[in-house]
Amino acid sequence: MVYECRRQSILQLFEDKPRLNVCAPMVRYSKNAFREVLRDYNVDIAYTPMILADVFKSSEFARQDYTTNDRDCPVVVQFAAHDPIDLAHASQIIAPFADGIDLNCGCPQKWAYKEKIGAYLSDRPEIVHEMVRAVKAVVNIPCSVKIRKHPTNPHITVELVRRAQMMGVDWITIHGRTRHQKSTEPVDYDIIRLVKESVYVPVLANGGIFSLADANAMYDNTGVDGVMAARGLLQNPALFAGYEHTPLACVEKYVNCALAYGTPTSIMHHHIMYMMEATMSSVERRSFNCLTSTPAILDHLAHYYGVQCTLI
Ligand SMILES: Cc1cc2nc3c(=O)[nH]c(=O)nc-3n(C[C@H](O)[C@H](O)[C@H](O)COP(=O)(O)O)c2cc1C
Repeated sequence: MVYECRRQSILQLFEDKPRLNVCAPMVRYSKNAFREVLRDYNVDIAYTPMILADVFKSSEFARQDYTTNDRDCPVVVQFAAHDPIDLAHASQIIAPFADGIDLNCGCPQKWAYKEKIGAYLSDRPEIVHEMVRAVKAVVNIPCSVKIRKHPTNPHITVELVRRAQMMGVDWITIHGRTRHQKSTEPVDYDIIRLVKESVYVPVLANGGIFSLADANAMYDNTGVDGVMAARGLLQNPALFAGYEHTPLACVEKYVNCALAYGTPTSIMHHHIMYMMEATMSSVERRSFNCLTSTPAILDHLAHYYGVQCTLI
């Protein structure tokens, strides 16, 4: 962990800026190097990948996976937890190095449901209530929940957000798909609008934001306070700055940050493949996909695109 972080009030941001651009939590991907690039392209808040609170609180090794610095602001650390005591403990450890804490109530994976974390909580307002209470009792930084649409009953979603709000949650993110839906299915504007109309805290809408036009459609249909993108930003970290495809300067900055932060080659490789999907021909993509070493990747970028990166 890096121990200095310029703190920025997310609550102030919500007051000052009517439409916030947010990078979603993404396991493996929304790490420090990627978050740093997003800040150049109009992203207001960036989330870390989901961190398991029980592992984080008890393992120094697990804690080393989270790094931040004074350029990584504001950053929201997302925890997955089932036990309020684990969550409170992990929140206490992270609070000096984060600008907000989020509780994952949306992870749809089977293993997570079995562990009673993620989307399991989207069905259980009473547990979320206890989780938010536990965080608020021990830290004084903003706290949010990221939920999914309930599979069958919108009233459960409304109850969940209202109870979270009652316990002092500072904003809510709603992904407008159920845990059973594919990410290619359209998001449900109605449930997002219902959540927005049911609470007084700010609401972020998540799902299917790949362009500024998508963001505008979300605002027009739901009246939310900000939008959160995941795959859209992986493909084009400059989307909120109005770029249709990832500019090369953005790729160059990402690679230099990844090298500086010691990002594993495989993760850097994946990021570049996502970012350059629209730029590379299928033949080039096939040969790029086969590269396995950092020097080979850097050579490719320099040779085809003149991208200059420094391997320290
Ligand atoms: C690679 C990847 C990793 C993800 N990891 C997380 C995570 O750690 N926590 C979380 O709440 N959601 C996670 N999600 C879900 C996204 O945050 C988001 O809710 C979902 O992708 C819908 O947004 P989109 O349509 O903009 O992609 C992940 C999604 C992707 C594609």
